[in-house]
Amino acid sequence: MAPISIKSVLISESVDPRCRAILEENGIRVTEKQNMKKDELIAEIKDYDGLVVRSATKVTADIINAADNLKIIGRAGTGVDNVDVDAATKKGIIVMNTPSGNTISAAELTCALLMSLSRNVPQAAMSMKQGNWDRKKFMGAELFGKVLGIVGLGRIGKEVASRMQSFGMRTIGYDPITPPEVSASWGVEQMSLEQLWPQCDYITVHTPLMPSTVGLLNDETFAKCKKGVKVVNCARGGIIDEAALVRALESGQCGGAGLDVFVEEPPKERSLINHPNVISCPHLGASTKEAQARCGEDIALQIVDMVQGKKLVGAVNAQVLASTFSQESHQLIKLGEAVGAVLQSCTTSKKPFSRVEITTQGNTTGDCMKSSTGYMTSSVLVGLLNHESGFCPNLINVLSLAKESGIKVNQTHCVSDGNAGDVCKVELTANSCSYKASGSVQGGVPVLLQLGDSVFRQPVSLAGNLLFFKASASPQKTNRNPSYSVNRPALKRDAIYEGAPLHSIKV
Ligand SMILES: NC(=O)C1=CN([C@@H]2O[C@H](COP(=O)(O)OP(=O)(O)OC[C@H]3O[C@@H](n4cnc5c(N)ncnc54)[C@H](O)[C@@H]3O)[C@@H](O)[C@H]2O)C=CC1
Ligand SMILES: O=C(O)C(=O)COP(=O)(O)O
Repeated sequence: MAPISIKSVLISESVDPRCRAILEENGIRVTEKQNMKKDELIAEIKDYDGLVVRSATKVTADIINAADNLKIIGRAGTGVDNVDVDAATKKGIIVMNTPSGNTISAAELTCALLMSLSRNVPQAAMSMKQGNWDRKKFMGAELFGKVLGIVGLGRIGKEVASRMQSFGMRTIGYDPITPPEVSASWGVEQMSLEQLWPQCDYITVHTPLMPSTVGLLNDETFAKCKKGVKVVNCARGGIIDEAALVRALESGQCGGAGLDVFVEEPPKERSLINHPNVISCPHLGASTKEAQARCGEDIALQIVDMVQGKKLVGAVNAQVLASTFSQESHQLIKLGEAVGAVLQSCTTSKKPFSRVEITTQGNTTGDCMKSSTGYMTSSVLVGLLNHESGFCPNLINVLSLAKESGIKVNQTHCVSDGNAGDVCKVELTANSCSYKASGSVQGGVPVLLQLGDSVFRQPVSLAGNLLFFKASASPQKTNRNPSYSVNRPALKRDAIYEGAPLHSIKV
């Protein structure tokens, strides 16, 4: 992949100063503007190649669509639910986070809330400030021997488990991805949610916010829990349904809640926060010097590494780019785009093609072509869709653009026979006609090996201006289908072909 050029970055929230310093040391102009209203951000964002946020900036589709130059949205933290990742992907913008920078801090706050819930520390502290000395009211219960249910056994869930085990808690959990034997190795027995709810004295949630996790704890699931269960949400507002939580607190089904996050932040609706059995924080999970230093530094270094073409870390919507940082991959991407452009120029139909098959072929000794199949597919599509009006395809958005246009994409890899070497073959269907081409990289240069039925004796270098001829074979070559000839406008065209130039392209 050609390095992505980022010359200017807007930081729209309070991010550790190391972030700015690192970006500036690497020649990136940085502007910091906090508390911008949506309209201000829409007006401002046009001028920047990059945007760095935490959780308060809602990077909605309107903002993304107004961001004509934006190439990256960097999240100095974990959750990207404040970014419309689909809209960013469609626009070809990378979304990147720093997934482990604040893990320990979020886990520690979760533990602090669990401990506070068991011993009423915040309520007792408040009572002391009011001049009271109430030892009876704040009778607590030990954590030792109690059951903690952890829903979401990723980075934070794991850290919470090990810390609470040291208090003598039994840790059980559920996660659809983390294998039970993995969580068992750090002391968490996995089970279904149906089995988990009735066993827990405490439940803590550590999942991302997504449709499948909205309202994980709701009226129905609270009813399945032990009476008086205490719950903690240090992940995202809405994973525990707020209205259901108020009802469970009122009925005593829930004995207390520790909340760091809310559906609306700051919350206008205060009934939950004001409930005597609720302790809450204003989204402080990542608010430690250490976590902020890590996240600020990580996001800046990740952006710089990407700009310098070294590596791509933390991208949540552009996995295809991760393996495009070698010289070899740059050439293969150029090849894919060029083969796509050549084929696109051969289709006469105004309507985009309906189906494309990309086959990478490599010899058995190296699996370079095999690992390139993903980005080769995307780069061929970029070449094919580049000239379609309304499309600005790149490796990030091209698969979703193709899908939206109803183009069926098939990618396969096969082992080449004999000395065929590394080849990329493309076949597309447009208006029921089939068009095919194949190419490879020879001596560092992308070349065309075949176009239609014409196999070139001399591979055609895919660089600069190419002139295409579609012509009947010369009289000496009998009964051949019309085939293609390619030549450079500056050169005398291939003598074996007759006919007017079909078109020219620049690759
Ligand atoms: N309060 C705060 O300031 C902070 C909050 N967070 C939030 O904490 C959450 C977790 O962060 P990490 O542990 O770093 O993420 P992670 O990606 O390491 O772990 C999330 C886990 O949730 C699991 N999961 C997904 N759907 C699930 C479902 N339906 N039921 C059970 N598990 C499910 C995933 O398989 C994954 O293992 C995120 O929402 C993040 O935004 C993170 C940092 C600070
Ligand atoms: O990283 C996360 O997911 C968090 O929730 C932390 O948010 P913040 O960076 O403190 O606004």
